Amino acid sequence: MSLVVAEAITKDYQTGDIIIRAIGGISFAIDPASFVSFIGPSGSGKTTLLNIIGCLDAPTSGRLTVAGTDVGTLDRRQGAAFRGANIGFIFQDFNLLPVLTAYENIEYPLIMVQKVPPEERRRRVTALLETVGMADQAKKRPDQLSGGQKQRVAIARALVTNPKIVLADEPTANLDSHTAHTVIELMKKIRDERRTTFIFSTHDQKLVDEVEILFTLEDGLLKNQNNGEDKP
Ligand SMILES: Nc1ncnc2c1ncn2[C@@H]1O[C@H](COP(=O)(O)OP(=O)(O)OP(=O)(O)O)[C@@H](O)[C@H]1O
Repeated sequence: MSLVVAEAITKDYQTGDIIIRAIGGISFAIDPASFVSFIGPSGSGKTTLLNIIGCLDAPTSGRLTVAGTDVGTLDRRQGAAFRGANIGFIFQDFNLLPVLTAYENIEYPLIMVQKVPPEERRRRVTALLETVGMADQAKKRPDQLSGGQKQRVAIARALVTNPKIVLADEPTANLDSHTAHTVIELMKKIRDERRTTFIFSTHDQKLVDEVEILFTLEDGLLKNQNNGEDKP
């Protein structure tokens, strides 16, 4: 069964009297353990779509099913709970809390979102610090870490709630090419080990080269679909 199923999704933004159709009625499905990216020019709707898949925003029409739940039927509170249980987020500027250490940043969702008991928190955070190769940097704050190290912490934070899906908007945009490559390899390894689905939006050719499914957006419409077999 597909993990994400979008059926004829549209998204309109209204600014004053003007309505902008950001997503123009698109359908797609994403399977578990996929490594997928939406690409397309600036303004083509990538971020809008990621926000919809992440249940941060609702489509104007159409239906979105995530992990078997028709997310359009959830109210705000249910949507937040669903997000906390099923979806992790990675951002291009890392979005770590500056006053917390790497360890505390990773632990944060377990306290704020899932209310996990202390011993289980310690177990999960320690294991993830190992997974992302940051065990020896656990006590450092974000301003003491490099860009690649910050993104490793952000990846661990996205995974600590054991989400089925990790959404990442331009996760390699602020990384040099060697670091970007290492971070992409790390996410692939995690996908292989944990069967987490990674869904990206990117302009970065390095990431485009590594994903297995590409969805190309143009003016809010899906232009073509490429399952990787004839990817350039
Ligand atoms: N909150 C908003 N209010 C009004 N219009 C918006 C809003 N957010 C996005 N849009 C418009 O919707 C369209 C799609 O924007 P979106 O940010 O999804 O594109 P994108 O492909 O992610 O672009 P980029 O690559 O530049 O980040 C654009 O025309 C944009 O101006």
